[in-house]
Amino acid sequence: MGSVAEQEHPKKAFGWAARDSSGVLSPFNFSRRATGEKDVTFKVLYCGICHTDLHKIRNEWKNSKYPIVPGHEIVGEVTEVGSKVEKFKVGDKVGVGCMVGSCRSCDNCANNLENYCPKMLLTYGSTYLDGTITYGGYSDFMVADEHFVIRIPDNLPLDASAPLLCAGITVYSPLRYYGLDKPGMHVGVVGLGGLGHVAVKFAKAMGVKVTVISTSPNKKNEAIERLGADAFLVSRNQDEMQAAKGTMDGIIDTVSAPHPVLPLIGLIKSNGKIVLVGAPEKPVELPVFPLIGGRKMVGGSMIGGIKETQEMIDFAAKHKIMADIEVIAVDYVNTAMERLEKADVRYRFVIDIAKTMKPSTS
Ligand SMILES: NC(=O)c1ccc[n+]([C@@H]2O[C@H](COP(=O)([O-])OP(=O)(O)OC[C@H]3O[C@@H](n4cnc5c(N)ncnc54)[C@H](O)[C@@H]3O)[C@@H](O)[C@H]2O)c1
Ligand SMILES: [Zn+2]
Ligand SMILES: [Zn+2]
Repeated sequence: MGSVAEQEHPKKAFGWAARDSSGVLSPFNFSRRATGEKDVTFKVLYCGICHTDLHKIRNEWKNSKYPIVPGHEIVGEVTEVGSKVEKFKVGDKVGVGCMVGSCRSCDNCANNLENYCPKMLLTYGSTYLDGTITYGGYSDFMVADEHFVIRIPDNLPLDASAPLLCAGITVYSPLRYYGLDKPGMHVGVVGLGGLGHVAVKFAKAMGVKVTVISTSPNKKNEAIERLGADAFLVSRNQDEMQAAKGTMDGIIDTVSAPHPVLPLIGLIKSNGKIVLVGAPEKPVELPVFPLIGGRKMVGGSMIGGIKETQEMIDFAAKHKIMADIEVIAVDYVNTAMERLEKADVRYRFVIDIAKTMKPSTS
């Protein structure tokens, strides 16, 4: 007898799952639904590894339900479409990011902000409309409602564009929404990881001056020469931080672990904005006086709606923005997670699913 996960749907699927908060991933047999009338089924070719996957498999946010098949930076090729699918056909290059469902009728959904729908369904670890648990892209194929499927433009390489589906939209959306996208503005990017390095590229493409703020002085040359940042601040260097005081219109903070926000407040001008997108497990300490003196704002942002995600990827195609990646085989994934924890990746791991994920015969 197979498990419930293997038997609840008609199509046999295979992936890698974490079974408990050790976060160790191992082969996992499960099943996926047949292609519904509005569904797109696609063979997964590549899947990025987001730091959220690491938070989730280790239950750092205390809300994980196991088994977890992570992965929400998924690209592949369409193999089947439902009878009422309008946007896609077999052979199309597509992607799925962090969401596979929402209510489609609330104010947020009506305003193309499915990401803020109270009934938003995550690509993995959510209870789908049919009552089964969603499984992510560390797996051989995906089935998703076409509304949540993104078209990948022809001129973007599939492996290096996969991370745009989460990392890309997570930084693109706040740059736009908070008005930090105007040519000539000065924006700081804190944390030069998966999100941070694409934030530099998007902001530069918008015509913004970008300063990277990092704890690692050894990333300076790469940030400037390879990623195109204009300046680099070592956050522990008081002289550098002092010299940059009050110079930035906004800051995108992508840091994944608890860290002080106070020094960042000093870097922004009056009316400046700090946008938190990194999601440490502990609350941040927010001193009030530095904020009120200068009418400064601290906000948040979570991925982006589907319309904006398509807009982001089309913008990326136009400006040739993609992630800097290290492509790995799926059986390297546990080592990759250990390296990601130590920020030892330039700048995103992407799993070559199609070439390296072999279904288990057991
Ligand atoms: N808001 C959203 O919608 C959204 C979407 C995706 C990811 N995230 C979150 O964003 C965070 C970053 O994700 P990522 O995939 O870019 O991770 P990453 O590991 O690739 O990058 C994180 C960066 O933070 C730096 N960092 C870690 N601890 C630090 C500390 N104490 N002080 C300063 N810098 C530190 C690391 O050196 C690294 O450069 C994660 O918490 C992730 O869950 C949020
Ligand atoms: Zn993510
Ligand atoms: Zn809704």
